[in-house]
Amino acid sequence: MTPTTAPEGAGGAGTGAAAAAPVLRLTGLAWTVGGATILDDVTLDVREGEFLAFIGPNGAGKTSLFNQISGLNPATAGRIELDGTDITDRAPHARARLGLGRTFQTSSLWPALTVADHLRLAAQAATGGSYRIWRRAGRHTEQVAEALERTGLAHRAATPAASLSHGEKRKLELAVLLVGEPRVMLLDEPMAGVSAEEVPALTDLIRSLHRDEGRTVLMVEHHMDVLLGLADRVAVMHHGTLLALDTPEAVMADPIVQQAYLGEAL
Ligand SMILES: Nc1ncnc2c1ncn2[C@@H]1O[C@H](COP(=O)(O)OP(=O)(O)OP(=O)(O)O)[C@@H](O)[C@H]1O
Repeated sequence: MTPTTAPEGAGGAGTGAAAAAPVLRLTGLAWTVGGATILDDVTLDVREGEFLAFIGPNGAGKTSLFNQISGLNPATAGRIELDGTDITDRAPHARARLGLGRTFQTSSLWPALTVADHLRLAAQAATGGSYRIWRRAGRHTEQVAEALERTGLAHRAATPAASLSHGEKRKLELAVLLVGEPRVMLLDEPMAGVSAEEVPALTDLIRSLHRDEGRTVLMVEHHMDVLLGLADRVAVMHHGTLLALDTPEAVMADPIVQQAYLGEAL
């Protein structure tokens, strides 16, 4: 398998975007910390409108890669380009302004604040203000209403985050992200902690952000059954390297990938 080669027959928005220049390009990306190599020579192109999933055993480097792309950790070597612009040394907020948005594996919500409060503050931050300028946050009613509508959370607008179900919390994190209208969304295990009953609705929401709104999505997800029918391509991380990059079906059939997962269900 050749990591940067477009697969034949990749579905969804990725097919139409096959000839387009990459929206995100990683070249020789590496991260070494305390003498340990966490990421090693990761090279990868992401096409505009593509849905690219990341899988890999625990500790493979998936979150570390997202931290590099979003700027939380500096790269030890290599280059990150967004729309052809070198963003390797840009701060996280500068990358966010350029259209890179991310969610985290663990919840990033304030328990006592309501759903609508979160969205008002996100709207305030997205327009260049600070989370501290609380009084001005009342101005963003339209953005808040739109984010509530898109994520199906309108009926929960006045509910404190602490009272939401896990699935609703994940939806709120997506709503917060959407307020900033990111072109490229990095979703780190959005299904983590979500009950089996809530997974289909959350999957549908993520699918619509990709297919209906045309957003480029990079998503870490352990379960292949969630990714089938969602991802155009799957990147397999192993020991900080990119082991394979292909359609979900081809990745599942790849003996090298199966070997990496020996003992674990793909
Ligand atoms: N700040 C850090 N300092 C030192 N080691 C780190 C740091 N952050 C991550 N690591 C190590 O890097 C490796 C990769 O971790 P990472 O969280 O990126 O893996 P992952 O593929 O996302 O795992 P999981 O599926 O369990 O979330 C792990 O061995 C982890 O302990």
